[in-house]
Amino acid sequence: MENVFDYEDIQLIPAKCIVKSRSECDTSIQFGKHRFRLPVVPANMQTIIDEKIATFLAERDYFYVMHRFEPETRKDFIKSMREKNLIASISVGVKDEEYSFIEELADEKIVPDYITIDIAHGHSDAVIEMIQHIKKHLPDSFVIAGNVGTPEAVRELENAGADATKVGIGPGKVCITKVKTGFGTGGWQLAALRWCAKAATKPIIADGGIRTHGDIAKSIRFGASMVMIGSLFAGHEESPGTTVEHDGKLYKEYFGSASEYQKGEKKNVEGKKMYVEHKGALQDTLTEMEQDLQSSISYAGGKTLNAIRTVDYVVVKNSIFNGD
Ligand SMILES: NC(=O)C1=CN([C@@H]2O[C@H](COP(=O)(O)OP(=O)(O)OC[C@H]3O[C@@H](n4cnc5c(N)ncnc54)[C@H](OP(=O)(O)O)[C@@H]3O)[C@@H](O)[C@H]2O)C=CC1
Ligand SMILES: Nc1nc2c(ncn2[C@@H]2O[C@H](COP(=O)(O)O)[C@@H](O)[C@H]2O)c(=O)[nH]1
Repeated sequence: MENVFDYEDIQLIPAKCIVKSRSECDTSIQFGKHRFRLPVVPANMQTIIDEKIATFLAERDYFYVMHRFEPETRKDFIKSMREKNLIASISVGVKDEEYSFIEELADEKIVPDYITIDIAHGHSDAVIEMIQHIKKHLPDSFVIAGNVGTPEAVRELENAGADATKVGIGPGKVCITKVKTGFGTGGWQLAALRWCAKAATKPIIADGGIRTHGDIAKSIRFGASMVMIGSLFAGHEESPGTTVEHDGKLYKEYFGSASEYQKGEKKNVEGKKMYVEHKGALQDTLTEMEQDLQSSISYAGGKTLNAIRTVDYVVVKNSIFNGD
């Protein structure tokens, strides 16, 4: 594979500014049937999102994906979002009971707007069959399938009916897939994104490895429509998970969905737990992300996210050990 690089190896090159103020730059994105304020979605992990945060985000036109780790609550969750006239966006796995869950939703005419198939190794028959099952029973739901790390996987999931694919195997902050298995896109996630984007005919979500707001613009440049982020959203006042105090400082837990803390057992563990500094209010981070992205658009010489997609860039080999 030619030209392998990651976020910290790339600098985008500025183009002539066409706005008088960064506030003229529009960070919104059409994704499926809806338009969202930012091309950013908090990770569907139990220490990142819960029903309260999902409602907060949906009410303010941010995209969200609810996690799948309290499966019995999902039906009521969709109903309650519907009652509030908010988008319903859930996650599913691929085990047998998930097939009946999809059928139940269809029978009761409870139709989520977005369904994310959330599996570590998404290039599999299990995911292809689940895409086909959802499309058969809930054809109006927008299906996001993942996670994958190759163009071949993107093509196969798209051909199976996925409306978007999610790229990123192992670049996450609490991920240990790279060290436990030797596989993944950890350390070259941005190059993997570019590789996958060349094959994609539908939107791609870049998932994992985002360490700065500038990495969002870089993901857009290399083909992402949406960027999924865990660690930068961890540790807020609203974040689920316990808060601890250490040396007078407050921290919040952030653990992997394949960690023993999530699974409740040490079987096929590919995630770990860490503590992140308490960050304050979620809205402040979202606002800062929007302002930084407006600035990125202005450096790209445009007024919308599309301007970023065609900017020039340089590779400045500077890799730090991402993830793990
Ligand atoms: N983005 C990433 O890099 C990664 C993300 N995760 C996250 O961890 C959570 C748990 O993921 P996952 O274990 O897939 O979900 P599940 O525990 O729901 O398992 C999914 C199914 O796929 C089977 N399977 C076969 N091969 C694999 C494989 N290599 N990895 C995982 N499952 C496999 C599993 O069987 P069996 O368990 O018997 O093998 C199981 O039946 C998800 O939220 C996922 O997003 C986990 C690792 C990497
Ligand atoms: N290999 C693992 N990856 C995981 C696990 N739990 C979540 N994830 C992935 O990480 C991203 C978030 O990455 P970040 O760099 O923004 O923190 C998340 O969306 C998942 O794809 C895990 O246990 N193991």
